[in-house]
Amino acid sequence: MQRIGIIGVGEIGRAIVEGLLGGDGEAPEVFLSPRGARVAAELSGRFEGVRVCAGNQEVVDRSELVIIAVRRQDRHEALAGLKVGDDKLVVNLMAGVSIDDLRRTLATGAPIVRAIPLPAVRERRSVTVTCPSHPVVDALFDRLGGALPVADEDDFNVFSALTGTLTAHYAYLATLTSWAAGHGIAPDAADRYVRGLFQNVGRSLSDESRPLRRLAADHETPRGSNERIRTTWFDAANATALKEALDGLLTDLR
Ligand SMILES: NC(=O)C1=CN([C@@H]2O[C@H](COP(=O)(O)OP(=O)(O)OC[C@H]3O[C@@H](n4cnc5c(N)ncnc54)[C@H](OP(=O)(O)O)[C@@H]3O)[C@@H](O)[C@H]2O)C=CC1
Repeated sequence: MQRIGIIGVGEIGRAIVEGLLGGDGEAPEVFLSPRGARVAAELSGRFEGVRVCAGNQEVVDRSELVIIAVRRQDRHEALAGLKVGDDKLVVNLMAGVSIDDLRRTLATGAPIVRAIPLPAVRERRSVTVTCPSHPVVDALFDRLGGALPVADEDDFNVFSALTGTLTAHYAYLATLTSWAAGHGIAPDAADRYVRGLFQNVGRSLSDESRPLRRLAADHETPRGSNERIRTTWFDAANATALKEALDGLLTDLR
C-alpha cells in the first residue's frame, strides 16, 4: 500500500503516522486531513512524504487506503457527502461504529475493515485487532506490531471493550503512588518505585508460556502480602463489578 490517507489526525492518527514513517522499510505516502492543524503541520514538517490536504475529499482522492480516525460523534460532519469510490479500501478506527453504520454514512461499496490500533503502534509494539481480515490491512498493522484478525463484529466489540480498561490501570498505579505519598514517602520516590514494580509485570507478561492465572500464583506466597491484597481487595465482588462495567460498555459498543 503506497498511498495512505488519514481523516482525523489526533492521538491515534498521529501514532499511526509515527509508526509508519519512524522505522525502517519502505515508507508510504501519507495524506492528512486539515483538522487538528497543529499536529498535521508538525507531522508534515517532520516526515518526508506526509502532506496535509485542503479537505477530507482530497484525502480520499489521493489515497488507496483511507483511515477514519475522527471521534464517533464527529463522523457525520467529517464524512457525510464524501465520494469514496468502490476501488478504495476504508479502515474504520471509530469505537462503537459498525461497518454497516459507516457504509451508510459514506454510501460506498468499498471494502470497510474495522481496527483497534493503540498508541504503542507509534513504536510498532501493539497488536491491532482487525475485522474482517483483509490482507492489505493486516499487512499494514503487521508492520506496526502485529494484526489479530477476527471474523465477527461481536467478537471485535469484546476486544474493543477490553481496550477501555487501560486508563483505569494507570489510575490504579497513580492511586498506589498517592497512597504511599500519604504515608510520608516522597512522591517522586513512590512514583519511581511503582513504575519499576509494574515494568517488571510488563516483562513477565511477555512470557506467553505461562497462563495469566499461573503468573499470579507464581508471584504469590501462600498467606503472604499479595494473596492478602488480592483476596481482601480484588475479591469476588470487585471482579463482578469489573465484569459488569465491561458488559455495560459492550452493550453500548454494539
Ligand atoms: N486514542 C486511542 O488510543 C484510540 C482511538 N480510537 C478511535 O479513534 C478515533 C479518534 O480517537 P483519538 O485520536 O483519541 O481522538 P482525538 O480527539 O485525539 O482526535 C480526533 C481528531 O479528529 C479531528 N476531527 C474532528 N472533526 C473532524 C473533521 N470534520 N474532519 C477531519 N478531522 C476532524 C479532530 O480535530 P480537532 O482537534 O480540530 O477537533 C482531532 O484531531 C475515535 O473514534 C476513537 O474511538 C481507536 C483506537 C485507539
